[in-house]
Amino acid sequence: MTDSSTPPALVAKRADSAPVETDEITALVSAAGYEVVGEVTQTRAEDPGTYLGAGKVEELTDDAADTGARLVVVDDELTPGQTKQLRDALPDEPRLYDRYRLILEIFGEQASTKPAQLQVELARLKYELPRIKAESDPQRMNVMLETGTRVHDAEKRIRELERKLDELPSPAERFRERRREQGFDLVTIAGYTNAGKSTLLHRLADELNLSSAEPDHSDKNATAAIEDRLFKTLETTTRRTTIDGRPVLVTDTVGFVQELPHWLVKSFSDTLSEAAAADVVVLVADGSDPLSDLRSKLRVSLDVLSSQGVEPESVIVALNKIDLLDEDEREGRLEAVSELAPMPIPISVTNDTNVDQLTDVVYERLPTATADLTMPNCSDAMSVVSWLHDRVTVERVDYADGTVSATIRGRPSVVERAKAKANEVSATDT
Ligand SMILES: Nc1nc2c(ncn2[C@@H]2O[C@H](COP(=O)(O)OP(=O)(O)OP(=O)(O)O)[C@@H](O)[C@H]2O)c(=O)[nH]1
Ligand SMILES: [Mg+2]
Repeated sequence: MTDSSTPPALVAKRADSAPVETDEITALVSAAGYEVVGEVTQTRAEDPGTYLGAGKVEELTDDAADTGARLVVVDDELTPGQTKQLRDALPDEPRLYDRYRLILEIFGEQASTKPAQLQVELARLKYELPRIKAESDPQRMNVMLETGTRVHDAEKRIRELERKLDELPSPAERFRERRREQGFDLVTIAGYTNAGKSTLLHRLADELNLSSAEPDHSDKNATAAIEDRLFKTLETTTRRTTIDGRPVLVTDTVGFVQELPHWLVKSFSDTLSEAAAADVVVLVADGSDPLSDLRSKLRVSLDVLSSQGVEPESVIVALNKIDLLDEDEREGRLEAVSELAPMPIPISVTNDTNVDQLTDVVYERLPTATADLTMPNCSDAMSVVSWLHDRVTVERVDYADGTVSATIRGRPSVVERAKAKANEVSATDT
């Protein structure tokens, strides 16, 4: 993914014990558009001043000079005080980000709708405010004044953004509104970033049955884009699909990330509230993750969903990418996942393994009513029958003795409307 025009970056990470794992932070840095050209790791206690301590700061300074790094990323949350001290200790040239500033950068680059842009700006200002305050230096009056103005401006903009966001209708509301109007079933796809959520949405969406399954490169901002990079999807995308004749709206959501701090999750909770509005949530897990990651990610995902008011019964766990596992690994992972969520479904979206089984299970969990309808056989009855085919599962239609009879299964509100339509035909045909 990197080429010569990609700006170089350094990562710094400390851990309590070896090994110091830098794969995830490296993936995040490249998602932000940089190439990691060096790393500094340590396994000693956190330095209360510069977080890394003088020796490592010197190492970073040398590496930055050698590589021309434009960014230094510390894989942890730096306090406002640590940010200032480390900033002062490092040369001016590379910018300094901690883990969360980096995530905000990625979010900012990907946000393409107005609400997402406002949310990212707000999250960034809230992150920066205590750090701007920490920069104030009581010995230098002019800096104080300058800082005072920046604090004031940031606080003013925060209030402005909060007001603007309040005035926007929430996506969950729009979602429910659509459901009410059209009698759609609603399914939300949730899970960690890179689990394969957008890939699954593409596989399920009706439109793709008509055109080729090749990803569309013509529209750079196309949502639900699939790419092997983190946070590809930042806004929810909804597509229509049909399961056994029932029209279903499927929504793809922002991926979770490990150790996402609470305030950051909150700023994107709108996307999660779509999960709460859904009839079924398909929680996609990356089966190719190491077992311990798989467990911890699943645990966090289930917690986040439940904190959004999603009932455990409406969550279906899909263990994706099983094409990358051998028989034993597959069994082991299924067993581990079963301890956290009942009956996970092993799938491979790219190999089209068990995706139909997954949709069957989704169908079983949708709110369902059944009815037997009888109408006189006339042209109005025919249009009711075609209306039924667009909205419910039609289990049987019989034409006999001048009547049309049908057995249907579908969303309770839609089944009610169907009954009313059939009654209308019977009443007007005398
Ligand atoms: N081997 C394998 N790879 C898969 C499968 N499903 C998806 N992928 C790949 O996993 C990567 C991430 O897929 P996405 O669908 O973009 O993941 P996502 O969950 O939408 O990610 P975010 O939008 O970042 O939250 C892509 O490279 C996909 O091609 C699968 O069944 N098997
Ligand atoms: Mg996606």
